[in-house]
Amino acid sequence: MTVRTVPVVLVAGHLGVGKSSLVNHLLRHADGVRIGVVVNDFGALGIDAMLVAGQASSVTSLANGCLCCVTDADGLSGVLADLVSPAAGLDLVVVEASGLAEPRELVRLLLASHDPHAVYGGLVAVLDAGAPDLEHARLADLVVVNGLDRCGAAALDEVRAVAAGAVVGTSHGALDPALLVDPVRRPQPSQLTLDALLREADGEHPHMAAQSVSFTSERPLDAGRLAAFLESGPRGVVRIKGIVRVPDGGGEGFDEAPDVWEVQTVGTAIRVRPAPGRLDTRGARLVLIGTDLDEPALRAGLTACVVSDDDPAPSQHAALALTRYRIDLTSA
Ligand SMILES: Nc1nc2c(ncn2[C@@H]2O[C@H](COP(=O)(O)OP(=O)(O)OP(=O)(O)O)[C@@H](O)[C@H]2O)c(=O)[nH]1
Repeated sequence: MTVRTVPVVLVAGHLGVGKSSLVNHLLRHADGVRIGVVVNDFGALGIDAMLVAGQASSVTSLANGCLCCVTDADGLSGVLADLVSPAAGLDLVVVEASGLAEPRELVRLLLASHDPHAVYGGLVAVLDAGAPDLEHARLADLVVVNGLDRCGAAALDEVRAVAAGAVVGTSHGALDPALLVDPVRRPQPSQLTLDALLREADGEHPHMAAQSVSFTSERPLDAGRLAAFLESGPRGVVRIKGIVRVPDGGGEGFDEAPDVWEVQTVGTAIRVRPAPGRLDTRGARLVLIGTDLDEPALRAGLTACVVSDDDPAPSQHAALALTRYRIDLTSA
Protein backbone atom coordinates (compact mmCIF):
# COMPACT_ATOMS: atom_id res chain seq x y z
CA MET A 1 0.00 0.00 0.00
CA THR A 2 1.34 3.42 -0.87
CA VAL A 3 1.38 5.96 1.93
CA ARG A 4 -0.20 9.30 1.04
CA THR A 5 2.39 12.03 1.40
CA VAL A 6 1.97 15.77 1.64
CA PRO A 7 4.68 18.06 0.27
CA VAL A 8 6.02 20.50 2.85
CA VAL A 9 7.43 23.66 1.31
CA LEU A 10 9.63 26.08 3.25
CA VAL A 11 9.41 29.76 2.41
CA ALA A 12 12.38 31.75 3.66
CA GLY A 13 13.90 35.15 3.07
CA HIS A 14 14.99 38.34 4.79
CA LEU A 15 12.65 40.62 6.70
CA GLY A 16 10.18 42.37 4.48
CA VAL A 17 11.07 40.66 1.19
CA GLY A 18 7.50 39.51 0.63
CA LYS A 19 7.15 36.10 2.28
CA SER A 20 3.76 36.83 3.81
CA SER A 21 2.59 38.35 0.55
CA LEU A 22 3.57 35.13 -1.21
CA VAL A 23 1.85 32.88 1.33
CA ASN A 24 -1.28 35.04 1.22
CA HIS A 25 -1.28 34.86 -2.57
CA LEU A 26 -1.03 31.07 -2.46
CA LEU A 27 -3.97 30.89 -0.05
CA ARG A 28 -6.07 33.17 -2.21
CA HIS A 29 -5.33 31.26 -5.39
CA ALA A 30 -5.59 27.82 -3.86
CA ASP A 31 -8.29 26.80 -6.33
CA GLY A 32 -9.24 23.62 -4.56
CA VAL A 33 -5.79 22.83 -3.19
CA ARG A 34 -6.01 22.52 0.60
CA ILE A 35 -3.07 24.42 2.03
CA GLY A 36 -1.94 24.36 5.64
CA VAL A 37 0.28 27.19 6.77
CA VAL A 38 2.84 27.14 9.55
CA VAL A 39 4.08 30.53 10.63
CA ASN A 40 7.45 30.03 12.21
CA ASP A 41 7.35 33.21 14.20
CA PHE A 42 10.35 33.74 16.42
CA GLY A 43 8.56 36.45 18.35
CA ALA A 44 9.24 38.99 15.63
CA LEU A 45 6.33 41.18 16.74
CA GLY A 46 3.85 38.56 15.64
CA ILE A 47 3.41 40.33 12.36
CA ASP A 48 3.45 37.17 10.30
CA ALA A 49 0.93 35.56 12.61
CA MET A 50 -1.43 38.49 12.30
CA LEU A 51 -1.16 38.77 8.55
CA VAL A 52 -1.60 35.12 7.81
CA ALA A 53 -3.99 34.31 10.63
CA GLY A 54 -6.22 37.22 9.66
CA GLN A 55 -7.12 35.33 6.55
CA ALA A 56 -6.25 31.72 7.13
CA SER A 57 -8.06 31.37 10.45
CA SER A 58 -11.33 32.26 8.81
CA VAL A 59 -10.55 29.84 6.03
CA THR A 60 -10.41 26.97 8.47
CA SER A 61 -14.16 26.75 8.62
CA LEU A 62 -14.49 26.44 4.84
CA ALA A 63 -14.44 23.42 2.62
CA ASN A 64 -11.15 24.77 1.34
CA GLY A 65 -9.58 23.43 4.51
CA CYS A 66 -6.82 25.99 5.00
CA LEU A 67 -5.58 26.38 8.52
CA CYS A 68 -2.94 28.24 10.37
CA CYS A 69 -0.70 27.32 13.23
CA VAL A 70 1.84 29.44 15.01
CA THR A 71 4.90 27.66 16.22
CA ASP A 72 8.56 27.99 17.03
CA ALA A 73 11.27 25.79 15.59
CA ASP A 74 11.11 23.24 18.42
CA GLY A 75 7.45 22.64 17.85
CA LEU A 76 7.78 22.19 14.12
CA SER A 77 7.76 18.39 14.06
CA GLY A 78 4.63 18.11 16.20
CA VAL A 79 2.74 20.67 14.18
CA LEU A 80 3.82 19.06 10.93
CA ALA A 81 2.68 15.65 12.11
CA ASP A 82 -0.82 17.06 12.64
CA LEU A 83 -0.90 18.90 9.35
CA VAL A 84 0.32 16.06 7.14
CA SER A 85 -1.74 13.36 8.81
CA PRO A 86 -4.38 11.88 6.50
CA ALA A 87 -7.04 13.15 8.91
CA ALA A 88 -6.14 16.76 8.12
CA GLY A 89 -6.82 16.17 4.41
CA LEU A 90 -4.33 18.79 3.23
CA ASP A 91 -2.61 18.79 -0.17
CA LEU A 92 0.25 21.12 0.66
CA VAL A 93 1.85 22.54 3.79
CA VAL A 94 3.72 25.82 3.61
CA VAL A 95 6.09 26.75 6.41
CA GLU A 96 6.80 30.46 6.43
CA ALA A 97 10.07 31.10 8.21
CA SER A 98 10.44 34.36 10.05
CA GLY A 99 12.97 36.66 8.45
CA LEU A 100 15.28 35.65 11.30
CA ALA A 101 15.15 31.93 10.71
CA GLU A 102 18.10 30.26 9.09
CA PRO A 103 16.82 28.40 5.99
CA ARG A 104 19.42 25.65 6.29
CA GLU A 105 18.36 24.94 9.87
CA LEU A 106 14.70 24.70 8.89
CA VAL A 107 15.47 22.32 6.04
CA ARG A 108 17.47 20.20 8.49
CA LEU A 109 14.58 20.17 10.96
CA LEU A 110 12.16 19.15 8.28
CA LEU A 111 14.33 16.41 6.87
CA ALA A 112 14.96 15.14 10.41
CA SER A 113 11.27 14.82 11.21
CA HIS A 114 10.98 11.41 9.42
CA ASP A 115 7.23 11.70 9.30
CA PRO A 116 6.00 9.04 6.88
CA HIS A 117 3.33 11.41 5.57
CA ALA A 118 5.58 14.43 5.02
CA VAL A 119 7.77 14.78 2.00
CA TYR A 120 10.16 17.64 1.47
CA GLY A 121 8.57 19.93 -1.10
CA GLY A 122 11.50 22.27 -1.50
CA LEU A 123 13.01 25.46 -0.14
CA VAL A 124 11.53 28.59 -1.68
CA ALA A 125 13.81 31.58 -1.09
CA VAL A 126 12.17 34.97 -1.53
CA LEU A 127 14.70 37.59 -2.57
CA ASP A 128 14.39 41.35 -2.84
CA ALA A 129 14.72 42.34 -6.50
CA GLY A 130 16.49 45.48 -5.27
CA ALA A 131 19.18 43.69 -3.24
CA PRO A 132 19.05 39.94 -3.85
CA ASP A 133 20.80 37.72 -1.32
CA LEU A 134 22.83 35.45 -3.60
CA GLU A 135 23.65 33.04 -0.77
CA HIS A 136 19.95 32.30 -0.37
CA ALA A 137 19.73 31.91 -4.15
CA ARG A 138 22.43 29.22 -4.04
CA LEU A 139 20.59 27.25 -1.34
CA ALA A 140 17.07 27.29 -2.71
CA ASP A 141 15.17 24.83 -4.86
CA LEU A 142 13.03 27.69 -6.15
CA VAL A 143 14.09 31.31 -6.03
CA VAL A 144 11.41 33.98 -6.11
CA VAL A 145 12.80 37.41 -6.96
CA ASN A 146 10.08 39.66 -5.59
CA GLY A 147 9.43 43.35 -6.08
CA LEU A 148 9.74 43.54 -9.87
CA ASP A 149 7.18 46.36 -9.87
CA ARG A 150 9.54 48.47 -7.74
CA CYS A 151 12.92 47.43 -9.07
CA GLY A 152 12.46 45.98 -12.55
CA ALA A 153 13.78 42.65 -13.70
CA ALA A 154 17.50 43.45 -13.77
CA ALA A 155 18.24 41.20 -10.78
CA LEU A 156 16.87 38.10 -12.50
CA ASP A 157 19.98 37.49 -14.60
CA GLU A 158 22.28 38.06 -11.64
CA VAL A 159 20.30 35.54 -9.59
CA ARG A 160 20.06 33.01 -12.43
CA ALA A 161 23.82 33.07 -12.77
CA VAL A 162 24.25 31.58 -9.28
CA ALA A 163 20.97 29.83 -8.48
CA ALA A 164 20.95 26.06 -8.33
CA GLY A 165 17.17 25.81 -8.76
CA ALA A 166 14.60 27.61 -10.87
CA VAL A 167 14.23 31.39 -10.68
CA VAL A 168 10.89 33.18 -10.98
CA GLY A 169 10.24 36.91 -10.83
CA THR A 170 7.16 38.25 -9.02
CA SER A 171 5.47 41.37 -7.78
CA HIS A 172 3.63 41.22 -4.45
CA GLY A 173 4.55 37.56 -4.07
CA ALA A 174 2.21 36.54 -6.87
CA LEU A 175 3.50 33.02 -7.39
CA ASP A 176 1.35 30.52 -9.24
CA PRO A 177 0.54 27.67 -6.80
CA ALA A 178 0.82 25.22 -9.69
CA LEU A 179 4.58 25.69 -9.45
CA LEU A 180 4.48 24.01 -6.03
CA VAL A 181 1.61 21.56 -6.14
CA ASP A 182 -0.69 19.91 -8.67
CA PRO A 183 -4.15 21.42 -9.04
CA VAL A 184 -6.81 19.34 -7.30
CA ARG A 185 -10.15 18.67 -8.93
CA ARG A 186 -12.87 18.80 -6.32
CA PRO A 187 -16.61 19.25 -6.71
CA GLN A 188 -17.42 22.96 -7.01
CA PRO A 189 -19.06 24.39 -3.89
CA SER A 190 -22.45 25.98 -4.47
CA GLN A 191 -21.23 29.36 -3.21
CA LEU A 192 -18.03 31.30 -3.69
CA THR A 193 -15.16 30.10 -1.55
CA LEU A 194 -13.37 32.57 0.68
CA ASP A 195 -10.32 32.63 -1.58
CA ALA A 196 -12.53 33.68 -4.50
CA LEU A 197 -14.27 36.33 -2.39
CA LEU A 198 -10.97 37.74 -1.16
CA ARG A 199 -9.68 37.93 -4.72
CA GLU A 200 -12.73 39.89 -5.78
CA ALA A 201 -12.52 42.27 -2.84
CA ASP A 202 -8.78 42.93 -3.07
CA GLY A 203 -8.12 43.18 -6.74
CA GLU A 204 -5.55 40.99 -8.39
CA HIS A 205 -1.81 40.88 -8.55
CA PRO A 206 -1.67 38.78 -11.69
CA HIS A 207 0.83 35.99 -11.54
CA MET A 208 2.89 34.60 -14.32
CA ALA A 209 1.08 31.34 -14.99
CA ALA A 210 2.94 28.09 -14.72
CA GLN A 211 3.60 26.32 -18.00
CA SER A 212 4.13 22.66 -18.57
CA VAL A 213 5.84 20.49 -21.14
CA SER A 214 4.90 16.82 -21.46
CA PHE A 215 7.40 14.30 -22.70
CA THR A 216 6.63 10.74 -23.67
CA SER A 217 8.99 8.02 -24.82
CA GLU A 218 8.15 4.49 -25.90
CA ARG A 219 11.65 3.42 -24.93
CA PRO A 220 13.35 3.45 -21.52
CA LEU A 221 15.65 6.26 -20.45
CA ASP A 222 19.26 5.85 -19.50
CA ALA A 223 19.49 6.36 -15.73
CA GLY A 224 22.83 8.18 -15.83
CA ARG A 225 21.81 10.60 -18.56
CA LEU A 226 18.43 11.23 -16.94
CA ALA A 227 20.03 11.87 -13.53
CA ALA A 228 22.45 14.33 -15.16
CA PHE A 229 19.52 16.08 -16.86
CA LEU A 230 17.60 16.34 -13.56
CA GLU A 231 20.67 17.43 -11.61
CA SER A 232 21.44 20.14 -14.17
CA GLY A 233 18.31 22.03 -13.06
CA PRO A 234 17.01 22.87 -16.55
CA ARG A 235 16.30 26.55 -16.82
CA GLY A 236 12.83 27.68 -15.83
CA VAL A 237 11.80 24.24 -14.57
CA VAL A 238 10.46 24.22 -11.01
CA ARG A 239 9.00 20.73 -10.80
CA ILE A 240 9.25 17.49 -12.76
CA LYS A 241 7.10 14.45 -12.20
CA GLY A 242 6.45 11.25 -14.02
CA ILE A 243 7.14 7.59 -14.56
CA VAL A 244 10.33 6.27 -16.08
CA ARG A 245 11.63 2.84 -17.00
CA VAL A 246 15.38 2.56 -16.68
CA PRO A 247 17.39 -0.47 -17.76
CA ASP A 248 19.65 -2.06 -15.19
CA GLY A 249 22.45 -4.54 -15.63
CA GLY A 250 21.03 -6.51 -12.73
CA GLY A 251 23.98 -6.69 -10.37
CA GLU A 252 24.05 -9.18 -7.54
CA GLY A 253 21.36 -8.51 -4.99
CA PHE A 254 19.56 -6.16 -7.31
CA ASP A 255 17.40 -8.72 -9.09
CA GLU A 256 14.40 -7.61 -7.10
CA ALA A 257 14.82 -3.94 -7.98
CA PRO A 258 11.95 -2.62 -10.06
CA ASP A 259 12.68 -1.13 -13.45
CA VAL A 260 9.90 1.45 -13.40
CA TRP A 261 10.26 4.45 -11.13
CA GLU A 262 8.20 7.42 -10.14
CA VAL A 263 10.34 10.53 -10.37
CA GLN A 264 9.58 13.86 -8.69
CA THR A 265 11.79 16.88 -8.46
CA VAL A 266 11.40 20.29 -6.90
CA GLY A 267 14.22 22.51 -8.01
CA THR A 268 17.36 20.62 -7.17
CA ALA A 269 15.67 18.17 -4.80
CA ILE A 270 15.20 14.85 -6.60
CA ARG A 271 13.25 11.89 -5.25
CA VAL A 272 12.34 8.57 -6.79
CA ARG A 273 10.39 5.57 -5.61
CA PRO A 274 9.13 2.39 -7.24
CA ALA A 275 6.19 3.22 -9.46
CA PRO A 276 2.82 1.93 -8.35
CA GLY A 277 2.05 -1.19 -10.41
CA ARG A 278 -0.82 0.30 -12.37
CA LEU A 279 1.51 3.00 -13.66
CA ASP A 280 3.74 0.51 -15.43
CA THR A 281 5.15 1.85 -18.65
CA ARG A 282 7.42 0.66 -21.43
CA GLY A 283 9.26 3.95 -21.63
CA ALA A 284 8.72 7.26 -19.89
CA ARG A 285 6.07 9.87 -19.27
CA LEU A 286 7.26 13.09 -17.70
CA VAL A 287 5.73 16.50 -17.10
CA LEU A 288 7.96 19.52 -16.56
CA ILE A 289 6.39 22.52 -14.83
CA GLY A 290 7.84 26.00 -14.63
CA THR A 291 7.89 29.41 -16.27
CA ASP A 292 9.61 30.66 -19.43
CA LEU A 293 10.22 27.07 -20.44
CA ASP A 294 12.42 26.46 -23.46
CA GLU A 295 10.35 23.59 -24.81
CA PRO A 296 12.64 22.58 -27.72
CA ALA A 297 15.68 22.53 -25.42
CA LEU A 298 13.86 20.49 -22.78
CA ARG A 299 12.66 17.99 -25.37
CA ALA A 300 16.12 17.72 -26.85
CA GLY A 301 17.59 17.16 -23.38
CA LEU A 302 15.15 14.37 -22.59
CA THR A 303 15.34 12.82 -26.05
CA ALA A 304 19.08 12.52 -25.51
CA CYS A 305 18.31 10.38 -22.44
CA VAL A 306 16.35 7.79 -24.44
CA VAL A 307 18.18 4.49 -24.71
CA SER A 308 19.18 3.77 -28.30
CA ASP A 309 20.25 0.61 -30.07
CA ASP A 310 23.77 2.01 -30.26
CA ASP A 311 24.09 2.22 -26.47
CA PRO A 312 26.27 -0.41 -24.82
CA ALA A 313 24.47 -2.94 -22.62
CA PRO A 314 23.74 -1.36 -19.23
CA SER A 315 26.48 -1.92 -16.71
CA GLN A 316 25.88 -3.58 -13.36
CA HIS A 317 23.88 -1.28 -11.13
CA ALA A 318 23.36 1.17 -14.01
CA ALA A 319 20.08 2.28 -12.46
CA LEU A 320 21.85 3.46 -9.32
CA ALA A 321 22.62 6.81 -10.92
CA LEU A 322 18.91 7.50 -10.55
CA THR A 323 17.80 5.18 -7.76
CA ARG A 324 20.29 6.61 -5.28
CA TYR A 325 17.65 9.32 -4.93
CA ARG A 326 15.23 6.68 -3.69
CA ILE A 327 13.08 7.47 -0.73
CA ASP A 328 11.05 4.57 0.47
CA LEU A 329 7.46 5.59 0.92
CA THR A 330 6.04 2.16 0.44
CA SER A 331 4.76 0.32 3.46
CA ALA A 332 4.00 -3.38 3.54
N1 LIG B 1 5.64 47.44 -4.17
C1 LIG B 1 5.73 46.21 -3.67
N2 LIG B 1 5.50 46.01 -2.34
C2 LIG B 1 5.58 44.74 -1.87
C3 LIG B 1 5.91 43.67 -2.70
N3 LIG B 1 5.92 42.53 -1.96
C4 LIG B 1 5.60 42.90 -0.70
N4 LIG B 1 5.40 44.24 -0.64
C5 LIG B 1 5.08 45.01 0.56
O1 LIG B 1 6.23 44.96 1.39
C6 LIG B 1 5.85 44.85 2.75
C7 LIG B 1 6.46 43.58 3.37
O2 LIG B 1 5.91 42.46 2.71
P1 LIG B 1 5.64 41.07 3.47
O3 LIG B 1 4.97 40.17 2.52
O4 LIG B 1 5.01 41.32 4.78
O5 LIG B 1 7.14 40.63 3.71
P2 LIG B 1 7.69 39.50 4.67
O6 LIG B 1 8.90 38.94 4.02
O7 LIG B 1 6.64 38.54 5.03
O8 LIG B 1 8.12 40.35 5.92
P3 LIG B 1 8.57 39.84 7.38
O9 LIG B 1 7.45 38.98 7.87
O10 LIG B 1 8.72 41.12 8.14
O11 LIG B 1 9.83 39.13 7.23
C8 LIG B 1 4.33 44.84 2.78
O12 LIG B 1 3.91 46.16 3.01
C9 LIG B 1 3.95 44.42 1.36
O13 LIG B 1 2.72 44.92 0.96
C10 LIG B 1 6.16 43.91 -4.11
O14 LIG B 1 6.46 43.03 -4.91
N5 LIG B 1 6.07 45.21 -4.52
